[in-house]
Amino acid sequence: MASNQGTDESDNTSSSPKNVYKDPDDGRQRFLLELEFVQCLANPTYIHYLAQNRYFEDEAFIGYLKYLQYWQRPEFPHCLYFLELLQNANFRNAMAHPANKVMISKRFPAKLFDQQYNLVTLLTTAKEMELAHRQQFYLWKNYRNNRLKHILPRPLPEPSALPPSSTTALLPPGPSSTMTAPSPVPAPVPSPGGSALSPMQYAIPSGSAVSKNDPRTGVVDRRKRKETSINFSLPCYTGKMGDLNSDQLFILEPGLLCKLSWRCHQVVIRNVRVVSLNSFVECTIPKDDGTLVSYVGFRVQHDNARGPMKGGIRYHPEVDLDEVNALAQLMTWKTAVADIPYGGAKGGIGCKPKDLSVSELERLTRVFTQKIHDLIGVNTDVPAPDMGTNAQTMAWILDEYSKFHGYSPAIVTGKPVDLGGSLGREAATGRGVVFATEALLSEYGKSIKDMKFAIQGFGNVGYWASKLIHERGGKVVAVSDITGAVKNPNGIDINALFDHKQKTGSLGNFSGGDSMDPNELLVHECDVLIPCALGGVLNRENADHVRAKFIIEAANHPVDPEADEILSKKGIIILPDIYANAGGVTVSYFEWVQNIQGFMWDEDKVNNELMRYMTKSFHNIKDMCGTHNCNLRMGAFTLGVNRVARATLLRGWEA
Ligand SMILES: NC(=O)C1=CN([C@@H]2O[C@H](COP(=O)(O)OP(=O)(O)OC[C@H]3O[C@@H](n4cnc5c(N)ncnc54)[C@H](OP(=O)(O)O)[C@@H]3O)[C@@H](O)[C@H]2O)C=CC1
Ligand SMILES: O=C(O)CCC(=O)C(=O)O
Repeated sequence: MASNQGTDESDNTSSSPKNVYKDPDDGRQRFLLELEFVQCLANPTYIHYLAQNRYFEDEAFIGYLKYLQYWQRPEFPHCLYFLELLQNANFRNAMAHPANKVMISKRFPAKLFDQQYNLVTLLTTAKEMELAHRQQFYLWKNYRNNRLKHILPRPLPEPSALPPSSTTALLPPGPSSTMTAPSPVPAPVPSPGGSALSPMQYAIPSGSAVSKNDPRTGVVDRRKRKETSINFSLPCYTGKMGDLNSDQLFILEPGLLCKLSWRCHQVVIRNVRVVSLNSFVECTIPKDDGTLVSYVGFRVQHDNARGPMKGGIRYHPEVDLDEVNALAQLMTWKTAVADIPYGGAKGGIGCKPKDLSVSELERLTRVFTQKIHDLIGVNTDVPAPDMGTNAQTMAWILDEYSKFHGYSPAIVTGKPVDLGGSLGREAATGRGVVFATEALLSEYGKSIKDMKFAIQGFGNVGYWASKLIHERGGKVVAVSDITGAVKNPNGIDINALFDHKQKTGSLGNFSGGDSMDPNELLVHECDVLIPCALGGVLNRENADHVRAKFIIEAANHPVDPEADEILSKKGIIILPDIYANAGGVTVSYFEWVQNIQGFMWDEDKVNNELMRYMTKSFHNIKDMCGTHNCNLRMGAFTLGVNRVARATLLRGWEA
């Protein structure tokens, strides 16, 4: 570590005088690193991360924390309360308890921890919570920018940029640079106890118990990999649905950022106007039997450069902040690809809707709406349905929101037609999938009626996609949902299957086909595979066995990057989610427009406009692919990212 500073890596113990860091610019770099790290310590989630990754078991690190206390004189804002608490072993132990993650985030600021660190009994004022959330948000944003900095295309110099510091790797991931130092740079104050370590001495001692599999080393390795191979990143799933997070990255090569100046490129990479990440709320409701139960709900607002933020609300047990954040980002690119005047957002509640009664679902939705009603708005953030939610859910949100703000039909889309919903919205995502499929197949001189389809998921998207394909003469040879799967090589009668599911609640024992293992559906013999359920269903475990020639990503993130590579090598054409399932949000836009106009379109108009938008987007993506000689996913991302970048630049990005 710090080898370019003359330190000897083989003798890199925390107390060795050889490790004393010699700063080439009179402490400026050191000051910046310390400043950023200290600021990161204001983020409870980051502290929890440190605890979970066993930094607090490392004496050298504790010494480093002690040393950093010089930042507390003279007294700094509340962000340093944690630093004070971190001097206490009880607090560090409390942080290492996984259950405290959510709690500490919500009970922040830390000064309210009592002597026993009894987290449950803490109370915070609304003002403090607000301050804390803002602080967390800015730090998160900075942290995120820094992470992205590590994957920037290099070299793309800004005149004022600092040279990359090799010492950054000494610190845990997160606090690296982009903040500017005040001038003149104050010299670090010696450690209070005299025995604490200088920051540049902090390192994992050679021969320490940290194993190769330790997350600390893992993080460093991952970063290295990013530095060498990634230029711009986008989220995607790996593995099961819950794995979706913003660390799972698709790659967009810089050459695909067409006609972007360096400045514009920066704007995009700094990823843009993350509006609000901290919106997770606890929703406590009485169950029908009178017991109280709490759920965590989220609303992440990602970007509003192109207009109000837009995105669905998902009810699913695996919903968490990371997943919602990644889905919100996807919405930003999706609305841009569709060329509708929106940004991106997403929400969700970690719950199992099938285990809740209708009245429990209503109570939960109303409590969630009460908690986020100030965050959403007709011109700021407009929710819609996603997995596990439907028009009824939107009706409850509309009703609850209207109690606070007056009757506001445009606050949600995908609502019942009787409450101002658009004709055609319920079928829109599935219909859009079909229009997208038609556009793709026609490029290959084929049409739906020539093709055999396997469809995973028989909910809103899966049902409408399979029904419309069936109506167009396509053979739906396999369908699955959570209850099972059915196959018929001659084509399944989708209307009959729907009636059967309505009556029995499952796909099992359907007389119009044979039951099959639902896992087999993804590798079933067919021409076109349409995943319409979970993310991450196509991964390195099964990608090689896929037999379809085309995959239409009706679900969000059904294909993870490893699978993407394997499938592409097999010559399978993938139509990416940010285009393929954009029909839903496109008709949501029509619904919002109708609400604002106070005028209702007929269904033909909705469907014709949807077809026009989907066809136009397809040609825009194809043009992008032609210009940049890339596949459809990269073409779609390039299109979306460039549109967001242009809007961001035009609006003027905060400096
Ligand atoms: N609704 C919309 O407008 C949009 C949705 N999407 C995306 O489309 C996907 C589906 O959403 P939507 O149709 O609204 O959700 P729904 O909740 O209406 O339907 C989900 C379907 O997936 C099935 N399912 C769940 N788990 C599995 C599993 N392990 N194997 C097979 N099937 C499973 C469910 O089965 P069961 O019926 O038995 O519960 C259900 O049929 C999601 O990825 C969503 O983000 C994207 C754009 C818009
Ligand atoms: O209709 C909308 O506004 C959002 C739909 C959505 O969540 C999605 O496209 O993933």
